Amino acid sequence: MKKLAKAILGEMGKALGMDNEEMTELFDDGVQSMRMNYYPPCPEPQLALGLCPHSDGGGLTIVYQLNETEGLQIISNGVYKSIEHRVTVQSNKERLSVATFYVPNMTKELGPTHSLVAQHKVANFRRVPFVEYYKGFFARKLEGKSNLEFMKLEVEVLKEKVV
Ligand SMILES: O=C(O)CCC(=O)C(=O)O
Ligand SMILES: [Fe+2]
Repeated sequence: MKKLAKAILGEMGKALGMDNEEMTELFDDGVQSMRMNYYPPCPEPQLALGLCPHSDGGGLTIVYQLNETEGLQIISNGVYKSIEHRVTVQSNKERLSVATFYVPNMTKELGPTHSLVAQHKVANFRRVPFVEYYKGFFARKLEGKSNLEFMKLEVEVLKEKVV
């Protein structure tokens, strides 16, 4: 799985037009973690949620499908968008899922990559040590995209208001 994640991230970096090794360097000695989710059947599913709305904090999450994550939105200077998602429950069936998260090397910084800032002529997100970013991510629990909002710089906020 780790090999697959690195290959996918490498291709995403190429598609973004990032410099050759920028993406792979970030994820060398990165962190791989896993969450096993169990959602029991619920007699009144319309009143409950399996997992509240959130977007994942790392670089790439592989569940049964691929989704984009906050880390990658920042690294790509806003080109890739982090998907906010939630899980509902069903009245007659349980659900079990395994989410695997790929997170960059914790000794590095999180911010838009230099080659993309040069291309876009603007940095849309702050640059902070990964450790600080993760402290903020977990302190805010799963609250939509609140941590990403904190990372956004004024230009990106204005752009979203215009769209
Ligand atoms: O259970 C799922 O399908 C998704 C789980 C999820 O979003 C997560 O663990 O971050
Ligand atoms: Fe998630």
